[in-house]
Amino acid sequence: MTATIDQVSTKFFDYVIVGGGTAGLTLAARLSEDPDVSVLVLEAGGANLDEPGILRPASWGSHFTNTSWTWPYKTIKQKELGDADYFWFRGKGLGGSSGINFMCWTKPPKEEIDEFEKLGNPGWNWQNYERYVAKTEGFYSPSEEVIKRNDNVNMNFDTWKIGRDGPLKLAYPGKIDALENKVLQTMLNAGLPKAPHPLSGDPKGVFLIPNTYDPVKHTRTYSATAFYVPNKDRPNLKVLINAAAHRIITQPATNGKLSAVGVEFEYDGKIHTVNAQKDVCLAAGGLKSPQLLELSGIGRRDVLEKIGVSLKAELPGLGENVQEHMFIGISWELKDDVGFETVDLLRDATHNAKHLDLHALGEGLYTRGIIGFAFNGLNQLSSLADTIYEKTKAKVLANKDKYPPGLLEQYNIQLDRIKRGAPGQEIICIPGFLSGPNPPKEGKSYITILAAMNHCFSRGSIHSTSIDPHKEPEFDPRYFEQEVDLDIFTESVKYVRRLGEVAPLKDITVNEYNPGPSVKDDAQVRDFIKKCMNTTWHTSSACSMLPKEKGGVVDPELRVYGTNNIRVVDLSVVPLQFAAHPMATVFAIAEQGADIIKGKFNPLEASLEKLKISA
Ligand SMILES: Cc1cc2nc3c(=O)[nH]c(=O)nc-3n(C[C@H](O)[C@H](O)[C@H](O)COP(=O)(O)OP(=O)(O)OC[C@H]3O[C@@H](n4cnc5c(N)ncnc54)[C@H](O)[C@@H]3O)c2cc1C
Repeated sequence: MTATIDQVSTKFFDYVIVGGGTAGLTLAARLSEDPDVSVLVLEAGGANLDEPGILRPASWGSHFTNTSWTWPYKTIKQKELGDADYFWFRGKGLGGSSGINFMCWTKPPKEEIDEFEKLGNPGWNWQNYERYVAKTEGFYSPSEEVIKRNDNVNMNFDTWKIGRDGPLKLAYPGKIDALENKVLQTMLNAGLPKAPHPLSGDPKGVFLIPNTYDPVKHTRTYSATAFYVPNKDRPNLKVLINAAAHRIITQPATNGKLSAVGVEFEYDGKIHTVNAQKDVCLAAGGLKSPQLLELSGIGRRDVLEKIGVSLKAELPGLGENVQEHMFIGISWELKDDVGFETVDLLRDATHNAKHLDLHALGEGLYTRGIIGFAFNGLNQLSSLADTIYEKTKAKVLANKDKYPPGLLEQYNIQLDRIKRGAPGQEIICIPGFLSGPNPPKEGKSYITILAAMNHCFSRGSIHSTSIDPHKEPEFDPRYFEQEVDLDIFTESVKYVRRLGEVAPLKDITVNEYNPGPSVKDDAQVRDFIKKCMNTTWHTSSACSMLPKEKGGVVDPELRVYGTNNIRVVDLSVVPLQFAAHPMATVFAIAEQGADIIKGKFNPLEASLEKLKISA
């Protein structure tokens, strides 16, 4: 099924894709649609196909302890967080992070994708995004009964503009209990609006999202089921698993740029090479693509000098501008007679065994999903929105000459997002326990509401610390380096806690369990956040698509500056984080990237400016 080393080592392919994850397999499938083009994917992990633990929904976080499915990357100690460090788990093996993620399908607000274009990337706008993400989407409407039971939010799918013919099955999970709707109704009763167009450009407000979920088999869908399995027998597509790329092999070209001619990789303890006749495309994810470039001699002079790699193309922005999403859970203990179940039951071995059996029948708690959401402007959650805006604006102005190139422009956009009430603050309903500092009590059930931060001002970095490819780079998000992130997070947490006093949530809960009544004033909330917040595993932007002079690493054709044929096609190219979970956007980037590489999409021709002129 997958390739053998003899089919790959020293052989020639048109395209060599590094990383068989979310973007990598999508790109490989699209490029190999042309039978005259040969495509190789090198994936460091295994195939992991047909693994019940991967395919079973509602297994959130259970993958983290399995190092065949998960890379246990870790950040360096975080100064603002009492020197705590954080696991940045990522998916390993075919499907990458889409194989271990929490399966939530969300898309950014229209304006935030158009901001990619405003930052200097012609063709990367909402109009094209919507077209490309729809190529991936294979949405199934839920039953009339589900629609009726949840008609307090927008379930009129005719208005959703979501693709139905793509290979990635999207659906509402099999089991939707009354809990989600009670949380949605609580948010509506608290005054949040219904989201008008949840997955078509205007997600501000309350809605139910679909998951990457097969509604017939009740299993996870991901890039491996959508893009690898249906195409695995194409003669022009080879996928080599357990093959970790070490570096791109380059040669200086006559135009003064670098040309990639192949990739050096490790397989079964030995070093091999493979030749690329057209492009080398990095799709190793937001955390590893920057390291591969550095080990290939591309990046910051100071970083490369320190690790002893000779500089071939200087890119001061590589590994910089790193952006994160964060979340924290507020949990309430549920009354014993609420009449619905939560995944807390699965902590009990007997119940867990019963629900594993039920899953085989397409029933039970393992067919549950994370689906209740609200995306909100700061001004909807806090009376301090204007104060925070003014304080941040003054700080940005005062420091404007100290920022690295391009950052001021991003901050101005972020300030405008606060002012216009862009939905950077997210509320997520979890049907069970997911919070700290207190562990769950035996035999009790909980509802957790997450407060999540999507528009953080802090910027981190990812850099290699060794020429040895086995040594992980230094991951430094610099959490809360910009105080505004903590200010906004605090207001979000306070808002979510207040939801506990609103019906129907207040009618079904015993008490707020985490952080609990001992956390009263703002200082204590800030302390709670610093102790209990977590990454949302969405780290982006280490290879930002921006003009080079503004810290850019790739151009609008996803080509690394200073090279003729090295591209990056994964989450690391996002120039500015947005209000959504990133998986849908990664698929959209891969779809658009594939058409750019095939020569079917010209960013300049498809820019909004151009579209406006021809309209
Ligand atoms: C725990 C978790 C939960 C998440 N939940 C959600 C969610 O519910 N909704 C959502 O929208 N997003 C979610 N995300 C984020 C989303 O899944 C990712 O942003 C997206 O899948 C990233 O895609 P990618 O192609 O950039 O990288 P990946 O999918 O991570 O692919 C990178 C691939 O490259 C391989 N690789 C790495 N180094 C090498 C090398 N040297 N040689 C060869 N191969 C290599 C890796 O093994 C991996 O297969 C979650 C992420 C995680 C980790």
